[in-house]
Amino acid sequence: MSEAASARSRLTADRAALLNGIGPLEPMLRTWLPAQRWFAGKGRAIGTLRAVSAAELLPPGSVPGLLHLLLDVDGDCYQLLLGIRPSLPPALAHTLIGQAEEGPYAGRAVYEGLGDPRLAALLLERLRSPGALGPLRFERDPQAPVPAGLTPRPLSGEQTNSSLIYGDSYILKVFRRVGPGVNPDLELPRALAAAGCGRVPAPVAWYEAQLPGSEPLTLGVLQPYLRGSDDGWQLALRRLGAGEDFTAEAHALGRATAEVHSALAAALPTVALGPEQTARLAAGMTARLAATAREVAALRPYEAGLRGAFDALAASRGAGVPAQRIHGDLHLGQTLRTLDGSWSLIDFEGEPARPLADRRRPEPAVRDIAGILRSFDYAARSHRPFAPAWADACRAAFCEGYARTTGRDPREDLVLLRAYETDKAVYEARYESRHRPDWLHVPMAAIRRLSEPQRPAHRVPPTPPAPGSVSPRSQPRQKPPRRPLA
Ligand SMILES: Nc1ncnc2c1ncn2[C@@H]1O[C@H](COP(=O)(O)OP(=O)(O)O)[C@@H](O)[C@H]1O
Ligand SMILES: O=P(O)(O)O[C@H]1O[C@H](CO)[C@@H](O[C@H]2O[C@H](CO)[C@@H](O)[C@H](O)[C@H]2O)[C@H](O)[C@H]1O
Repeated sequence: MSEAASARSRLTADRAALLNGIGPLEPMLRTWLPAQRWFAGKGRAIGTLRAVSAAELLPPGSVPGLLHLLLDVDGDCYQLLLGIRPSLPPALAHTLIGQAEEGPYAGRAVYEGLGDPRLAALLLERLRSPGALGPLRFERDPQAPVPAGLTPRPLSGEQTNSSLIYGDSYILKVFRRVGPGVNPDLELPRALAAAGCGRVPAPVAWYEAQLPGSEPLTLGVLQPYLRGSDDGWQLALRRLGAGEDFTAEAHALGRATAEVHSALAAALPTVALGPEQTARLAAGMTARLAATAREVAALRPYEAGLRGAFDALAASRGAGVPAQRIHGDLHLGQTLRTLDGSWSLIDFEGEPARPLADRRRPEPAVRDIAGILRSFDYAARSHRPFAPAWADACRAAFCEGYARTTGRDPREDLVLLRAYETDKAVYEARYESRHRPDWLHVPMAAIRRLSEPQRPAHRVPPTPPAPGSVSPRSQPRQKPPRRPLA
């Protein structure tokens, strides 16, 4: 046997031993997982749980140890980074998952490794020196070297994934629910950076798992941390609270969003959706509405009215609706206003619950626009008293900003916009009923409004593009708007 072949078979044997060895950790993981914000299978007992990949990131016996796991939990694959120590210092007590009683880690404390600064620092070191480690591959942009020794801290707050900030200079997002294929949160920012679009922090390093017979799974992305930036959602709420206008920011955000869309359309494949595809899009929205109405009782009285928006889309027979790669889950919380006052967009993962293949499919850019317009409504409804005029002004300013860059006001694509706003409100009703029932009234208010028969509209004045603006590729004009923006 050649040296390489014997090293390979040793590695396979080690991996098999590791996979068997994690069996004794199963009971503690079954208890710990459902309590995590990022765990999608909340509310039901875990059935199958098995490790599909295990790798020790430090030599066996190191203190602390770091065990990288990919777990299949009822068909979903999760990434875990487990710290292993003989005992936990008080500062790490809150990270404890359990005490192993048997197997290779018997007698040791097993804990959330990302909460341990020593292990978080080690992860950065791995990203700084690219290469393979068992099933894991670490890569980086050679043009953007990352300095050594940056102090890590976990990002506080409940997120879909887990993020670490290093020296206030970089942020590492560790994806929790992972799947085969490149994650759009790596793919799109890299494509935008290569296209010279500065509206998105460019990935400087990333890591993935290469499992037998599968496309690589993106596991984590390191990108510059925009220190001192304001999250668009918090900023909007502060302005509202102080009774201040937000239209200048909304306008600038419209321009930034349009720039990102134009760059994505130029860098990645685009398609024109014909009547059949548009009807399929509408059918998907109708199906999502039906499924949500089964789950969320409050939605049921409005189901028939809401369906009108999707029927109108199916009937619009748009001759080639442009579709392209988009953000996919755009809302104010995914925007950052940096210290110099400009807007950046983050978190291109798309709606986390959707299958990866769906999230990577081109869609009309209006979907993102509808997401932001819904967000202005959310902000206005979080304020007491409800501030509808504030939301209307922001929505109009955002669309005007968008049109200044692309030459086309999204409100002209009324049927499409209404369908996407309705779809988003339906998505939000399900999201809120599952995660934040106290917020359900916010999408429900929109649902009531969107389910009403539409009133006659006034026309949106055409917006001249700003000098030097980016023309949208292949944007066929739809029929002139006849109805109001919902
Ligand atoms: N490049 C960045 N610079 C500054 N803050 C960031 C950056 N990326 C993310 N954040 C902060 O981290 C939070 C979570 O990031 P996000 O990508 O939305 O993660 P998740 O997928 O877990 O929701 C954001 O709301 C933002 O406050
Ligand atoms: O940021 P995530 O990818 O985790 O997005 C999910 O959670 C969001 C809430 O944190 C949710 O957004 C909804 O609430 C926001 C206010 O908290 C509001 O600005 C958004 O418009 C509204 O959709 C998002 O839908 C969900 O996918």
